[in-house]
Amino acid sequence: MAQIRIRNTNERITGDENVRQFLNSQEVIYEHWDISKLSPELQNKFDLTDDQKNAILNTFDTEIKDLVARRGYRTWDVITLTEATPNIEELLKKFESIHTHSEDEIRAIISGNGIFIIKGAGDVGYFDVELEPGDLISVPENTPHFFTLMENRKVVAVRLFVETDGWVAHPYEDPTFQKA
Ligand SMILES: CSCCC(=O)/C(O)=C/O
Ligand SMILES: [Fe+2]
Ligand code: NI
Repeated sequence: MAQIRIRNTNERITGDENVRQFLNSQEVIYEHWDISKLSPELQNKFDLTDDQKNAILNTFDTEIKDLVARRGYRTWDVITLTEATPNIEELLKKFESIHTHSEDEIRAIISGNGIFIIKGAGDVGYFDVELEPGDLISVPENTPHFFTLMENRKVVAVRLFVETDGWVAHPYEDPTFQKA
């Protein structure tokens, strides 16, 4: 279940309903996938072959197609980030820089954990969405955000894009951002 930390106040929001209410107020979708649908050998597995990544997408094909029908995504992938990922430092440098996407995107956590830091509306400021397996959020179009790993430094996520080129990011300079 996701948890929220509002950086300006250090307030934490927990509990599915409270988290959903807050995220929806920020136009961020918050849903759940049932990770137990995955065959046991694919759960908590981070060194995935292409076939295993396809098996994950096949397992959640109904959920993916439902999101496609609802929100028009046109392409999707599985990303795995661990210390063993080639170019992990380069990848993290990209993901940890504030950026926007010109479209709404989906991130569903399959294994491991990750934090999306999203710029909230009005005076909310940046808030952390700490995610665990089964948590799904959207990253609203043109919303400044970045991503970082948690202490376990590993995550597997399904990503859905409208952009047929997949992950296309636009750097966003934010002088108001305080690294905390
Ligand atoms: C765990 S998803 C990898 C990060 C990503 O796709 C993104 O857009 C971060 O902002
Ligand atoms: Fe992003
Ligand atoms: Ni774009």
